Amino acid sequence: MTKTDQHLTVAMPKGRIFTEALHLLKEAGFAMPEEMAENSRKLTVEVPEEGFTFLMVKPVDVPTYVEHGVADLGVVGKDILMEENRDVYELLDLNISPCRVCVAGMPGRGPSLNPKVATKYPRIADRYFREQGQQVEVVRLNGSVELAPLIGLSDRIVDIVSTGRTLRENGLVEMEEIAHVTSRLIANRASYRLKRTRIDQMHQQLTVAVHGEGVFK
Ligand SMILES: Nc1ncnc2c1ncn2[C@@H]1O[C@H](COP(=O)(O)OP(=O)(O)OP(=O)(O)O)[C@@H](O)[C@H]1O
Ligand SMILES: O=P(O)(O)OC[C@H]1O[C@H](OP(=O)(O)OP(=O)(O)O)[C@H](O)[C@@H]1O
Repeated sequence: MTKTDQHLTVAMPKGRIFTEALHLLKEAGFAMPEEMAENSRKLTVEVPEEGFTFLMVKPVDVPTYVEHGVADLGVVGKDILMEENRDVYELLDLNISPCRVCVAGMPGRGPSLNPKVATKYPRIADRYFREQGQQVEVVRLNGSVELAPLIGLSDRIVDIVSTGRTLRENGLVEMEEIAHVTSRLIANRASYRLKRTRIDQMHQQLTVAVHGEGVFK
């Protein structure tokens, strides 16, 4: 396939979703090139025979590329969609990289006078505690969030829990689940109108890969 008006640019998240997303694309019947590997340093990969360009980006930036239209499609965790609140279409739950956004803290510790919550997800945390009618100060961190309650930076955290190992190894417990998270296929709004046929076709192939052959029968 040459670069036509139905060529698709896809923002792929580097990091832990990447391998599962790549596997799913292969399952959906797309021939992915060797150079598209987790340890590659290449940031764009052309797959002309399939009519794709892939962009390798930070997971948190996927909705930005898609909203601005430099990518037609993207693969991203629901946690990031909830946090970033971008103007994009969410087309499909890919059912990969499952985890949950939770409130966690030290066991048996009561509420303090001015409770602080440390998180990589300040908007999710802010919204959640407002809905619960609780006033908290949100402290934004970029990683190692579980450290915060151990050293008195915060009372609680809002963070991703998957196996629970990070909480366990740091003596923390899960207190509330805010959201169940999986990765999603998202689309730019204009691309979805202009490249509808191609996007619908890809959507259908991925749906079969996610849910099995019988889905359209
Ligand atoms: N422990 C986990 N297990 C499963 N999925 C996870 C886990 N942590 C995060 N995720 C999912 O994978 C997505 C990408 O996480 P990843 O750690 O690869 O990127 P990141 O948080 O931007 O990390 P970094 O800043 O190290 O690049 C998250 O948005 C979430 O949907
Ligand atoms: O329940 P678990 O299986 O232990 O997974 C949860 C951990 O994984 C993520 O951290 P990540 O590895 O991305 O590190 P960072 O956020 O500290 O950079 C998340 O922020 C938790 O810390």
